[in-house]
Parts: sequence; C-alpha cells; structure tokens
Amino acid sequence: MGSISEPSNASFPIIDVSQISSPEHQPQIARQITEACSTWGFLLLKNHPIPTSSVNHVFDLGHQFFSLPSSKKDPYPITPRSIGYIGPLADAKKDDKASMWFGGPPGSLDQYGLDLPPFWHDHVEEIQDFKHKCHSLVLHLLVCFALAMELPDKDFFASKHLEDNSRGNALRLLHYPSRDTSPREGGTRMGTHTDSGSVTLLFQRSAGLEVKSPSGSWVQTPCLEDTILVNLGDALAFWSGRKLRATPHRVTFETLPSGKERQSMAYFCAANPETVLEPLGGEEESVAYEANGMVIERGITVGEYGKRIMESIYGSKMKEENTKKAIEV
Ligand SMILES: O=C(O)CCC(=O)C(=O)O
Ligand SMILES: [Fe+2]
Repeated sequence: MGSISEPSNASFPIIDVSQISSPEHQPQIARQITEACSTWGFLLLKNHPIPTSSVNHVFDLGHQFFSLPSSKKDPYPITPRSIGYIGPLADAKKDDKASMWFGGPPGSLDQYGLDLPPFWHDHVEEIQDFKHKCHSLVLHLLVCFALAMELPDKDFFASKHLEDNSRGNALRLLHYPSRDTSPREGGTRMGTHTDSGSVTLLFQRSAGLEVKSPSGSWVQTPCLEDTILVNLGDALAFWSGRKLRATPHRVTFETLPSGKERQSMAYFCAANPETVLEPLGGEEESVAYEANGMVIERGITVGEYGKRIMESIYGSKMKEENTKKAIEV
C-alpha cells in the first residue's frame, strides 16, 4: 500500500454554512457545496446548525454503549429494519469495528423497541431527535444541489427525500476498538466502498477516514472540531448525471492502528423507494455506472436498486431488506 498523505486542510473543501437558510447567501453556498461534491465528493461543513451539545450527547451515549460487555449487545443483532448491533470482526468482511444501527422512519424505534439493546430503551427520544436534526440539514444540502444545478424546482431533490420514507434514513454509530495485538494480518477497519444512497453526514471524534482524492491518491480527511463531513452516495451521483460524485473511502490499520480507538457516527439519507433514477442532463453515457460491483441502469427505482444490492450480497431470499445494511456492515 502506498503512503497516505496527512490531512490537508489547504486543499480539502471546508465550507461555512452559517447562512445556508438566508436567501441572499444561499446561491453562493450552493455553488461552493456543489463544486466540492463535483470534485472531491467530500467536504467539511463548519458553522452548521446541529448543536455541539446534541452531537456530544449522542457520542457519549455511544461510548457508554460500546463499553458494555458483549452479553448486553450481541443478543440484539441488526434486523431487516436496520435496527441493532453488529460487533467487531462479525460482519462478512470481518472488519475490526462495531456498529449500532438506528434505521427506519420517525417512530420506528418506539414501534420496534424490542430490536434495540435495552441500554437504548431510555434514549429513543434523543436518537430520534438527533436523526431529525440530521435530516433537516440534509434537506438544505439537497436544495443547494438543485439550485447550483439550475433545476427549475429548487426542491427537486429535497421533495423526494421524505423523513418518513420507510427504507432510507438510518443513523449508524461506529466504534473502532483498541487492542493490544492486531486481530488479523491484512484485515481492514472498514473496507473500501462508496455509500449507496444520496447524502451521508459523518461526525468524527478523531481522524482516521481515508478518501480517494480527485487525483486518485488516498488522503486522510481532516478532523476539525464542530465540523461535519459530508459525502454522497451512488444513487444521487447517478441521478445527477454524474455531476455529483460518490467517492470511495475506507478506514485502514495504517491510519488507525489496532492500538487506537475511534468513534464516528453516520447519518445516511436515501431517496424514497419509488424514486426513478433517470440521469439529469439527458446526455447518453457510454460508460456504465458501476458501484460496489453492480451496474446502475437508467429508470431503475431507488427501491429496486436497494433490493438488487441486497440480493447480490445475501441472495434472492432477502427481498424486503434495507439497502444500507447490505452495503455498509
Ligand atoms: O468510520 C467512518 O468514519 C466511516 C464510516 C463509513 O464510511 C460508513 O459507515 O459508510
Ligand atoms: Fe461510507
């Protein structure tokens, strides 16, 4: 593996979104965000509207939860509704990280509380509130894309990302444990992948994520206090006619050695399942859009795309499962 550059704040896009709701400043912010998403497919938001206290609270809850003995977590494996836990070295790729998933529309954590490890029973409201704050910010970003792409309706993307969409929106708390000895030669913390949906918000407590830079080299993303890392998924990249990019990223033992712990949290937002993915701009693309070993075809729905990803990973029995789980666990 080649060496990984240190985070470079000089070239990595960092965008101030304090005025994202102001009609006067929105067009300029929209241009900056869209430019970053067309080149890097990643950016850091600073002065964003999600209170630091909310972010820290969910991080602290996550830390308490991940510190519990396995007996309090393992009996609640992730379910088809994308609610539940998966421990280190337990997913198909044996990645050395743990995840706690909170999938589904508002209310589903109340409705399917039995899927949750008991630790979370007293914290459902806080998690749902945090998901709601994340969703509101994603909607702002989606308006920015439509404005900068000069679509006739600035809500073109946002109106197709309902918060109560049954499949799309999930919060994932991640914990990369520290160990005295490396668990496996050649293993990964999180394998190279692109996200599948539309927009991901990533909160980090320390550095460790690597992304493919526009020049093709792997670089570490900067990790600055009170910022949110944003990246895009394949469905939106395809739908935008490839104006927006879904960029490969990963976490390796090289940048996050086994002796080092790391916590992050990702909010994944995907379009409503009935949304038809027809590339905007209308140009005929001779090169197929390939992502995570699958081709996305024109006219496919977000729901069908999700189903195919599931089937490609789990086989044809998994018809009604959620997309996120399939790609990211
Ligand atoms: O741990 C991280 O920071 C990356 C998480 C990620 O890429 C994902 O969950 O899809
Ligand atoms: Fe990811």
